[in-house]
Amino acid sequence: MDESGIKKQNWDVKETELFLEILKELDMKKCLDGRKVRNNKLFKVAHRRMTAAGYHRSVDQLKFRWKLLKSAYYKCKREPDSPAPTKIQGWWRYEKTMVAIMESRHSLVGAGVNSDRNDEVTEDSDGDASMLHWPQPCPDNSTHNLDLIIKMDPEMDTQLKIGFIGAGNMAFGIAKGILSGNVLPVNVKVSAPSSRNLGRFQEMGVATTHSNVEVVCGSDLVFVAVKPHLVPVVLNEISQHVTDRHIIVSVAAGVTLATLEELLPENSVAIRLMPNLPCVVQEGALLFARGSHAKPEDGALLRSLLHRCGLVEEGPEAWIDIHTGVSGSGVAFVYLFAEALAEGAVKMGMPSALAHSIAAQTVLGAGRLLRDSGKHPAQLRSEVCTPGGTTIYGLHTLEQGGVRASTMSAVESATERARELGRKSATAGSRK
Ligand SMILES: NC(=O)C1=CN([C@@H]2O[C@H](COP(=O)(O)OP(=O)(O)OC[C@H]3O[C@@H](n4cnc5c(N)ncnc54)[C@H](O)[C@@H]3O)[C@@H](O)[C@H]2O)C=CC1
Ligand SMILES: O=C(O)[C@@H]1CCC=N1
Repeated sequence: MDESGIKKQNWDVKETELFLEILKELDMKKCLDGRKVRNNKLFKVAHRRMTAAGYHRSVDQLKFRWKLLKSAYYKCKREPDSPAPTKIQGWWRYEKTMVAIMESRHSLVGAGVNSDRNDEVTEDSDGDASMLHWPQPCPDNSTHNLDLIIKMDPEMDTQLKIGFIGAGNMAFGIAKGILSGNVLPVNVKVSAPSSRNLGRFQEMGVATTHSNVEVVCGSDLVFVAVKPHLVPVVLNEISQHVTDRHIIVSVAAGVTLATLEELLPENSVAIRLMPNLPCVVQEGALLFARGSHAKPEDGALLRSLLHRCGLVEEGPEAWIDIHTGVSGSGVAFVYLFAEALAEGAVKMGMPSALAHSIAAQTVLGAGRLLRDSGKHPAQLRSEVCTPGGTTIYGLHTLEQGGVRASTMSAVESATERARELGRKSATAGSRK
């Protein structure tokens, strides 16, 4: 629809009242956060509810109507004694609901927040309905509300386009986790230079390409899932196509937010995520840190997207390398232990296949009980140990072998290595 079509609308009272009721119910004012994609989602929900009620307004028409209503609200607030705004006929009918919508947000972000006035449109404003912009950060509970809206309305999630640069094990793990949620394969695209790893993505219905730029141009959120030394190469390649629409999420071990931000255009939204391989079975442990231009809402969006991958936490960047040691790499330490358990059983005469399946189940069961009981591992360990029984004999042997010290050292070495990789990629990035 052209702009004049958006502006020249005749809304009747019932239609406007319904529109406002929908916005109120969606907590619209609290959820608008300046990111076009998210704002669009909310207006699309409103659009579909209006359509279901028999009112056929485009998303842009709804945005423009909202803009006029908002403008009228501000005018009334600024000049309470002046005649009602003429642009909205019968304004007095809507004023109460508008106040309820607008002021629910003020009570959350505190008094004195009036930068919304920047949004005010005058009657002869240019009517750019896509310029809705809320400079205040969204309070956390509003993002939960938005997540709820998205979850309750699966079609909404299909709006977010997700890209993967790199088609290896970690990209596959995250993609599998994401696709087990609301995200549809049609909204995901993966790139890698060779076709070697692309087949398993195609089997999930995900589009593949050899062009990283194509992934960036078609995505809102892009996972950079190449080996750490390739991150500078890839970011240099895609940088000129990264815009304020994008959220760039790097999973590369060691590569710091400072390096990512240096290689991306100014003000880019970057997030550093450390996942681990069990995302494939939705039992991952993921920790992320936001870059200096990533808002809490960007973190909430990522968290919501990844929630099917496993435990998702946010923390300071300094913890990401530690998480790499304890969990990204830690998974391999647990596999080593599982393998050794099985080999011990084989040594004692059990068939290998049975030994390995029992070892896997033992690790799984121990892990689930540890997580679900919330007990300290030492407590659970003591519950297994009968005085003078078998377990304490086995534990004594493990302690003699220094299992505890070497596991701690393994986490330390992996963490240090992540830090070293970070320094290397920073140097590589600054040479570009
Ligand atoms: N494997 C794991 O358990 C974990 C890996 N990570 C991180 O994930 C990243 C990827 O690791 P993996 O998936 O294990 O590696 P991988 O070797 O399995 O996959 C790397 C992928 O990158 C692709 N690639 C290479 N050059 C490229 C380019 N120029 N453009 C686009 N794609 C390119 C390869 O074709 C391959 O598909 C690494 O940075 C690693 O630190 C993080 C946590 C755990
Ligand atoms: O070994 C690595 O470097 C990657 C990061 C964490 C797990 N795998």
